[in-house]
Amino acid sequence: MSGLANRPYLKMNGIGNEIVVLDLTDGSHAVTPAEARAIAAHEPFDQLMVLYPPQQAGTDAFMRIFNSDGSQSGACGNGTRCVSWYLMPVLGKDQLMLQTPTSLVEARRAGADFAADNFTVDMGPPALDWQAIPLARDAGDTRAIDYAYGAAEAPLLQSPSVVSMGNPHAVFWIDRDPAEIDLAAIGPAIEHDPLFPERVNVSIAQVRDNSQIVLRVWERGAGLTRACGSAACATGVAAARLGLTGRKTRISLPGGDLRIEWREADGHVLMTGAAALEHEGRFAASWFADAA
Ligand SMILES: N[C@H](CCC[C@H](N)C(=O)O)C(=O)O
Repeated sequence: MSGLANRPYLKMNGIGNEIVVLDLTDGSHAVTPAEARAIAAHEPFDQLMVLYPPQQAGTDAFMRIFNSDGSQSGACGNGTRCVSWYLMPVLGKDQLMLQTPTSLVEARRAGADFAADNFTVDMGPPALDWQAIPLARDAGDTRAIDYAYGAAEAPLLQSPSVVSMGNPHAVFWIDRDPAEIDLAAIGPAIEHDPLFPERVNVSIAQVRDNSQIVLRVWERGAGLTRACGSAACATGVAAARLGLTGRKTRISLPGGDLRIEWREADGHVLMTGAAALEHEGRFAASWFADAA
């Protein structure tokens, strides 16, 4: 029987990004990719956020982020706000330091300008070199790489900005509503293009003015989602690098808005938005019958 049988979990969302939070800080079990997929089959999520005991002094937990296909990500902005909603009251803190396999993220309750269910996550500095994204080859300036999707003479999408926020992002700029692009149809091909050896999260962005961007995201390992926090961070950074916006932006996703600041002082990216509990549940032993 799986060590997950009968465990309690929280089903949450971060502006519509579907998140399951699982507290294993007692160190009693390590989730396998097969178990993550088994959970997704019964309690659908975009990301499963698993909390383990801290591995490094000064951190509150070690966090693994599973996509619904069982693959892992080094970052998940919306899920980190959901984890903050849960873990801050448990630890009696208003600030957390969380460690993922690729980065340290600091989270705190958002300032007085925001509603009580809002959290700010310091996602750290972006990585902008092609090797760090990673790309398979040098494809030119990472603000607008040499890549196109669609017919060679009239590509549907081209010259994306690429950014790593601890996970890889490609942001395509268009001058019409991103809802007009059939992202569900084209997302898989770009996600799996050999230019992106670790696959890629695919964003379509429209700049509305110098502080607002409309965004839709096809997520690596999870597909079309209502929001993606790290994609919003990547988009805010890329827009500022291109001079399309300032360093503070409001990113409007189908599930709601995120505030992004690419801080001048230290180059860190701060993301602020809501986190909401949908329901609590317990895993049934039967879910894991086929998960080795
Ligand atoms: N939804 C997440 C991102 C998940 C990233 C994942 N799809 C990957 O990079 O594999 C967010 O709010 O940042």
